[in-house]
Amino acid sequence: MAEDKIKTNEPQKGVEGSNLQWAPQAWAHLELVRSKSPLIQCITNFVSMDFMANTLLSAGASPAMVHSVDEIPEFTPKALGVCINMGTLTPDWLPGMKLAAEVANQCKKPWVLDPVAAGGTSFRLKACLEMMNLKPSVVRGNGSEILALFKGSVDSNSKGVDSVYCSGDAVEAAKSLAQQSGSVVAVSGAVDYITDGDRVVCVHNGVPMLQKITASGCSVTALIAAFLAVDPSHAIEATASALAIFGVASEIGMDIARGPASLRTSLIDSLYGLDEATALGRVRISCL
Ligand SMILES: Nc1ncnc2c1ncn2[C@@H]1O[C@H](COP(=O)(O)OP(=O)(O)O)[C@@H](O)[C@H]1O
Ligand SMILES: Cc1ncsc1CCOP(=O)(O)O
Ligand SMILES: [Mg+2]
Repeated sequence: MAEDKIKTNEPQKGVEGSNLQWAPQAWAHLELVRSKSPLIQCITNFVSMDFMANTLLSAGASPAMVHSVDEIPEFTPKALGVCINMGTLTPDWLPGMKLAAEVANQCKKPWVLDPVAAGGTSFRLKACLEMMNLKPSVVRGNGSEILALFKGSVDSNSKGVDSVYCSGDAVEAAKSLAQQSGSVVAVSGAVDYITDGDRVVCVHNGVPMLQKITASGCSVTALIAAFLAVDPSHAIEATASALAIFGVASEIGMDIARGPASLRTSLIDSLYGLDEATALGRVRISCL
């Protein structure tokens, strides 16, 4: 059973030692998603809907884009995980986002927040901070987004959805944000950092060209929701596994890609076809 392979021991330090535990765990999480096919409710921006749904499907999960307040009380309890993304936020979407988070909390289902461009405008920052108050299981953002949530201020240098900081610049902010909020915080970038405010786990998979595919961050956040849905009591581990598996799929996809458009396609194919030996050989996770 894939559940048996999910370890809860404290990780060892260093990439090599940690991989002895983390790579099989990442594979086990993917196997669980494939076998359980969790229903993942996504409330997400218009840019990301297609790539996000296809990422979830290729991993074995079952995506549904449902954002109406008229449906959430009936639909959200059926989902095993919820992904809430602030990417093309307008005031009329916010009540549905809040309601879905509240229903997920009542049903003890994990939900994941993607605070797209949190520091871009005061409207967006306020909305993202209100969502943080509803206690997501995990918040995943790029360096700029995590720094904006931590500081609680708009960034005058903001480039909108793209980060102007490296993920490493936001590690201390991520730790403090995790301690303050009680959520696991993931900062993505060349290295992904995942923290509960105490432990920091680093994922070294991925390719730089992911930054040239819109909604790659949105899609990996939804993948985190799927991995969390099958292992809700190990948020750090499930988050690291999702980021690593997505990164591995991008690395394999990159071998045949001719640019961002074909990488998008080959990543989806690689995620769908990923096998155990390849996953075990490629996952690179360490601890700070
Ligand atoms: N320079 C890089 N090298 C490898 N992987 C990267 C790099 N930059 C981003 N990624 C990966 O791309 C995905 C999206 O991350 P990121 O670009 O930080 O998010 P966003 O699109 O929300 O800004 C993540 O899986 C991350 O690991
Ligand atoms: C371009 C854009 N504009 C609003 S949401 C969005 C997609 C952002 O996707 P990601 O954060 O994954 O790069
Ligand atoms: Mg993003």
